[in-house]
Amino acid sequence: MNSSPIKGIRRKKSLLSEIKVLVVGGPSVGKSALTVRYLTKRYIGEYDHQSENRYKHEAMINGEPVIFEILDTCPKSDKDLLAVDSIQWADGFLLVYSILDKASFDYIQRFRRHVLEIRNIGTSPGKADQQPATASNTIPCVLVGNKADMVHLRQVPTHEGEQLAKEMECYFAEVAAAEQVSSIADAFVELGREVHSVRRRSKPPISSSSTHSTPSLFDRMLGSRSSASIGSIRAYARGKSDSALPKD
Ligand SMILES: Nc1nc2c(ncn2[C@@H]2O[C@H](COP(=O)(O)OP(=O)(O)OP(=O)(O)O)[C@@H](O)[C@H]2O)c(=O)[nH]1
Repeated sequence: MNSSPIKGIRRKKSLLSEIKVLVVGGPSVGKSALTVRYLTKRYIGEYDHQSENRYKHEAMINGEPVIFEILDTCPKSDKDLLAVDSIQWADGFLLVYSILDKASFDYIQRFRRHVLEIRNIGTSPGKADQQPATASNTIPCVLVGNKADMVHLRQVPTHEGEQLAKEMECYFAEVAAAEQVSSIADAFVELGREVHSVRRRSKPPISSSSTHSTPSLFDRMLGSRSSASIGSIRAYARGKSDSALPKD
C-alpha cells in the first residue's frame, strides 16, 4: 500500500549513506524547534534545555536515500562553542541564529572562527580572533535565521545573514520554525546536498558505491573547495501558519 521510496528501502538501512549533522547555535535560537519541525513536521513550543538530543532520519538527497544523524546541541551559554569531539564528529553544520537576537548571530561567527582555529592550530583554541574567516576556509554548512515570524522585533538585518552566507559560500534562509515546514526541510536537504558534493569531490578515483568510508570533516576541511558551491541563496518566506499538519 505504501509507495514511499524511503519506506521501500528500509530493509537495506545498513547500506545507506549517513550524513551527520550538527545543529549549532546560541541558547534559545530555536535549534530544537527546527529539528523537531523537520523530523515530525510539528511545532512544539518548549523543549528540555538541559541536554543535547540525537536523532536518525531517512531522507532523499539528489534522488539517493540517506540517513541523517542529527545532533541537536545545547550550549550552556553564549560562550560555549561546543566540544571539539562534536565538531569533529559532524559531516556538516546547520548553523542557526535568531533574527531577534544579535548575540546569537555573533555566536555563529565565533563558532565559525572556533572551527577554523581547530583546523589550523589543532585542538587548542585561543587564537580565534587572529584567524581571518575567508571563503576558502569554508566547510559544509547552511545558515538559517530563525524566528522570521517576528520581524517587528528584528535585530539582525537580512543583508547581514546574506553577507555571512556569502563569505561561507553556503545556503541561507530566514525561516520560522513556529510557522513553516518546507523551508526548514529545504535547509536540511541543502546541507545534505552540500555534504554529498564535498564527498564527491574528495572521493578517490577508484571507489565502491558504499559511502561508509567517507573522509572525516577535518580531512575535507583540509582540502580546498571548488568554486562550484551553492552560493548565497535567500529563501525567506513568511508562509501562513502550517501548524495544522499534513497527514503522514
Ligand atoms: N516566535 C518564534 N519562536 C520560536 C521559533 N522557534 C523557536 N521559538 C521559541 O524559542 C524558544 C527556544 O526554542 P528552542 O527550540 O528550545 O531553542 P534551542 O535553540 O533548542 O534552545 P537551547 O537548547 O536552550 O539552546 C522556545 O520558546 C520556542 O518556542 C520561531 O520560529 N518563532
